[in-house]
Formats: sequence, structure tokens, C-alpha cells
Amino acid sequence: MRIDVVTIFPGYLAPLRESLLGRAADAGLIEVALHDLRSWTHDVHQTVDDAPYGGGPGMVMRPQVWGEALDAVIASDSRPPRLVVPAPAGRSFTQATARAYATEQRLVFACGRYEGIDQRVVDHYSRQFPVDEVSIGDYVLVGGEAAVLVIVEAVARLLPGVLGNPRSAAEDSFSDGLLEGPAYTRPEVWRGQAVPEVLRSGNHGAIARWRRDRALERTAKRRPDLLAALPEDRLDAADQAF
Ligand SMILES: Oc1ccccc1-c1ccno1
Repeated sequence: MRIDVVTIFPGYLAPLRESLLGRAADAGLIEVALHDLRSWTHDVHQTVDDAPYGGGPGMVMRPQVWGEALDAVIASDSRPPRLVVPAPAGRSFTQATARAYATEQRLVFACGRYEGIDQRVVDHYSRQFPVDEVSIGDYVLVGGEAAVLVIVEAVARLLPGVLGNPRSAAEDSFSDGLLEGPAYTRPEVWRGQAVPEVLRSGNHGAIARWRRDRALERTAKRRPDLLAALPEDRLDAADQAF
């Protein structure tokens, strides 16, 4: 997978070259290219924003600069892109979105700052490629760069060969629509708290049931919306207690 990120703060995306993602890039599983939006400005101040039409606070990022940048970046590789624009008003980015993005040949991220990017940029490219405005949560950031770090990590870890143990991605939270339950490791007792007996029993059936119950319990308590959204056939008779 090829990932391009257009931003006025390329340094913010340096973590994409670290650890898991760094190893994935070194193994050729993902190819990450960072592009400084200001490279496509033509004035001495490298202006990327302007006052919003209709007035109001803040500044809006100019369509001309974004158009030249995205034209150049998209043309730099033959793989068809999905353009992803992190935005507080975007559709929620979920594990399902991450799974869908993991099947793409190429993701091009446009990092907006200030009050966002002139809407005509999204409208223009939507006529040529799939374009998603996505939100990583109900809060406001200063720019899209942090959201790109979150999205790229959630997607890259699903790519074959990126995680050491492929079962991790298959069994982590949300993979079965539920939150993961509690996890334990040695020592058996820590500050007077013992690891639940069942986990040390070696009874794999009982362990699987206990883990399912803890996941259902935690999901019912913390994210009842996820439980309500589960298709009927995903809950068996033993699950009905939740
Ligand atoms: O708050 C933002 C500002 C710019 C770009 C993205 C965001 C955002 C907030 C939540 N998800 O994305």
C-alpha cells in the first residue's frame, strides 16, 4: 500500500517511520510519502489560507494551493487513490473503516488546519476518485495530522505481515463487535490481587466462555450502542444474559 500525506507540518508525521510502521515500510508492506503543502505556494509568504467568505472566525485553506498539490501528488503514482480528509464534521472512522481502507492500493491524506479546506477541493476530487471526510472522534483538534497518525496505524496493522501475530488483529477489540475484556499476565498475585482462577485452569472451553462474558459485560457497561448494533445471530443463547 502506498500512503501519501499532504500537510504544512511534515515533521508531525515523522512517527509514521517509527516502530511497527517503520518496520512495515522497511519490509515494503507500506510506502509512505510526506509532502509539504507549502511547496505548491508561489508567494514569498507561502500563503495557504485566507479569510472565510461570509465572515466568521479563523481562516480557510485556499483551493488553488490544494488543487496544485493534490494534482501533483496523485499524478506521482499510478495506483488509483482514495482521498481521505480528516475533519471534525467527517463520518466516524471505525474499525470497519480501517478494514475497508486496508484493502485499498493507495490512500492520499489531505491534512487541513484552521477552519478547514475550501469545500470545492473535496467536491472537485469527488468527481474523479473516492473521497472520504472522516472524524476520529467527537472533539476538535488543531489539524488533521494527529488524525492521520491514528488512521494510518489502525489501517497498517491490518495489512498482512505487519503484525507479528496475525491473530492479534483478528481478535482485538471491535473485531467481533465487542470490546475486549480484561487481560492478565504474571505474577499470579500482584499487590494482593490474584489472576482470575479460570484463566489458570487450563480449561479452554471455560476460559473462552469467561472471556466472552467479560467482553459482553464490559461492552454492555461502556458501549451499549455496540451491543445494540450487534446482529442477532452474533449472540448465542449463553450471551442472552447481557
Ligand atoms: O478537529 C479536526 C481539525 C482538523 C482536522 C481533523 C479534525 C478532527 C477531529 C476529529 N477527527 O478529526
